[in-house]
Amino acid sequence: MTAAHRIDGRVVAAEIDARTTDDMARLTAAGIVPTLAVVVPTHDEGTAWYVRSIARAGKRLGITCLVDTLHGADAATLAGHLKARSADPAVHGVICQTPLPAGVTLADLGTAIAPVKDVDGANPTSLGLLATGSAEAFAPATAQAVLEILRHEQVPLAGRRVVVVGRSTVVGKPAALLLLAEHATVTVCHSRSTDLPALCREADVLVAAVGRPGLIGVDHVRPGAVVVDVGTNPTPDGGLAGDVDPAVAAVAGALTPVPGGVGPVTTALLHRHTALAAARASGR
Ligand SMILES: Nc1nc(=O)c2c([nH]1)NC[C@@H]1CN(c3ccc(C(=O)N[C@@H](CCC(=O)O)C(=O)O)cc3)C=[N+]21
Repeated sequence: MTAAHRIDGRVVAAEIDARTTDDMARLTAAGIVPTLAVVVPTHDEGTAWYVRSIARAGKRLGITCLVDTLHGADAATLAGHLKARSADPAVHGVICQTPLPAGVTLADLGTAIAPVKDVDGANPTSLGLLATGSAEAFAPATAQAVLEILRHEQVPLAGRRVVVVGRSTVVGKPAALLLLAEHATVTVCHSRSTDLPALCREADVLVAAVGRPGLIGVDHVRPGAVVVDVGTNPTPDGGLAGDVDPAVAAVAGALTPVPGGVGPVTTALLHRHTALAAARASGR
């Protein structure tokens, strides 16, 4: 059995960054400094990894990142803070990191982010616009990263079977909507799905977005399938593990690694969205 093609997310991210850099030249010439507010409401290792890469990439691209740490704040405090950042004309993008504190739901907070600054698609209005196929809304960066990777790898989607494992509002649901817009036949599975391995084996393209290390094993993958691993699960030794068992590389046709797959593309898209939001706000 030949090993799966290893899809390099860093290459995809570099291409997205190149487009952002082009936009940045235009914006900085006009005196605009694209600015992203990152609200961090809990202490979580996966989030900490992400916030570090956001800050690092922002520095490289010239996008200002304001990191607001509000660990354990209640829903009213968080909503008030997101509203204040949304109302600030110097801020072009606002993201609230998940997981949220116990008892706080995305429904409590999403509407606090102005849709034009909703660069990670958290406002229900953004998800609704996505469902109607509007180009106005920003999709959650992680969900869009799945699509950008498949586009970069020239994986055909029209008419093909795509199985998304995971139904979260930040990844599974929006990824399914984006894949439907590409004319894929989309099945969304989750923890209550009966015979998950059999459902997954129907996939030409398998998207794993559950948050459980190694959940997707060799018995879930049809030989030759393209597997996109969205999982970023912290490991005890300080590393990251995907939702896909690395042994799947022996069966899949192509596979995104963790780290170095979806993660860097997510970061690149968040900044791309921020630059686009800044451009739209200034009419440039
Ligand atoms: N509202 C919200 N949206 C998110 O998209 C979101 C979130 N909350 N909460 C936390 C998780 C986690 N997450 C990661 C994204 C990229 C990397 C990433 O870039 N990882 C690199 C390694 C990072 C490094 O080298 O420091 C990699 O996979 O290669 C990791 C984790 C997004 N999340």
